[in-house]
Amino acid sequence: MSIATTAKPVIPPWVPPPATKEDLDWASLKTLDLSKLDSDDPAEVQQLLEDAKYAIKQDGFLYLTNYGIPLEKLHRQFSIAQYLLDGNVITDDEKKRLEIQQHTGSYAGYKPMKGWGAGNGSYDGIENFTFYSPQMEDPHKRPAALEPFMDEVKEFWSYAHDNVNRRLLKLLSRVLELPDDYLWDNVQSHQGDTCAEGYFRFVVYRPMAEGQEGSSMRIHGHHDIGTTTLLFSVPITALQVWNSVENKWQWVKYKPGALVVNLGESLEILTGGHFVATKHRVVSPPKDQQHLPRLSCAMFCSARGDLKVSPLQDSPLIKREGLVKTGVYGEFAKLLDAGMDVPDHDSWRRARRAYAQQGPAKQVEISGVKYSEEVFNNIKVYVPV
Ligand SMILES: O=C(O)CCC(=O)C(=O)O
Ligand SMILES: [Fe+2]
Repeated sequence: MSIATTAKPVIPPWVPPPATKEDLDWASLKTLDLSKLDSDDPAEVQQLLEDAKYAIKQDGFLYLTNYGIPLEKLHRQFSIAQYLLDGNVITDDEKKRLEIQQHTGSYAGYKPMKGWGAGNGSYDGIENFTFYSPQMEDPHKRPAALEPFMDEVKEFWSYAHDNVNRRLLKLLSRVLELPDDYLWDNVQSHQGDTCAEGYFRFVVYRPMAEGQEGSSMRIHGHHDIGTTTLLFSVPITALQVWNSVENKWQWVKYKPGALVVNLGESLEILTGGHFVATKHRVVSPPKDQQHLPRLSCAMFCSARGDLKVSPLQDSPLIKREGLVKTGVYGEFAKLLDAGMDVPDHDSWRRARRAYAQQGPAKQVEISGVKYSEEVFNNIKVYVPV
């Protein structure tokens, strides 16, 4: 019996563009070596835990290294992403048929380079393809050109979700003084293909038109909505993180092979404000990189959709130190304290996603800092602009 095989086309490797030479105001993010979680030396494990606590309390942003994916495998995903987005392989029919329908509260599918609405926004130079479970399960829901590479795509992102993210959640469970698999078992959505209720994305930010580069905003300041986001560090500098001590945006530096991790709103609310949802945004790169496309691969992990958006009751840390009623959790706490019902994660994130990135929101000034104010399900979300 012969077995049909699909020959893999040879595709160009991804060659990381040179890092910026500009001397920028860099964020000082902690680097956590995830392999130390399994160290035989208790002092090493303890230090990792202390570093994690510090990073989370600070701004909810950190670099993760030695998480178990070799650089060649990572660069191979960038090469597949580059083939998909720069290889002119998505047909016009697929671009139409697979276009994202953001109003449904999902980013699944193909996003053209204009707006996040149904293709009717203005040019933003951001093109992406986003995979949820249905895109992994059904070949008709993804561009045909990807078929020969789907074995690698699936292996890579399943590992990132079920292994890397699971170990990261183990570390975060320990910070909450809970059993190792607490967040994985009780919070993380992991029933379903690859990212379960979460998603991963191949994206390219193309240069803006001449005269528009400057500090132009590519993605407004925001929090991610889920549990953790794993961004693979990229050479084109454009990501900025909010420094809440000095009240300013700072650049995130390229660290080859590292994962840039940010914590989402779900974890902020579930931990009663102990973990902080990272405030971040994407702007145009510094001058020496403005002419280059920025390729990025990222995974957005989600909480279980049926879970109520309210604090976990079991954490000894939360019991001992109490709730921290600021930020997004503070807004939820007002509802909870008034005895009102709070949404489950699925309705919360659908409401959030349906309007995300639709343009500048209302602005308010609090203690000298300008924030955008957006309201979802009666809950106000503030992020510095
Ligand atoms: O491109 C990046 O570095 C971050 C993108 C981002 O924040 C997002 O898509 O939520
Ligand atoms: Fe984000």
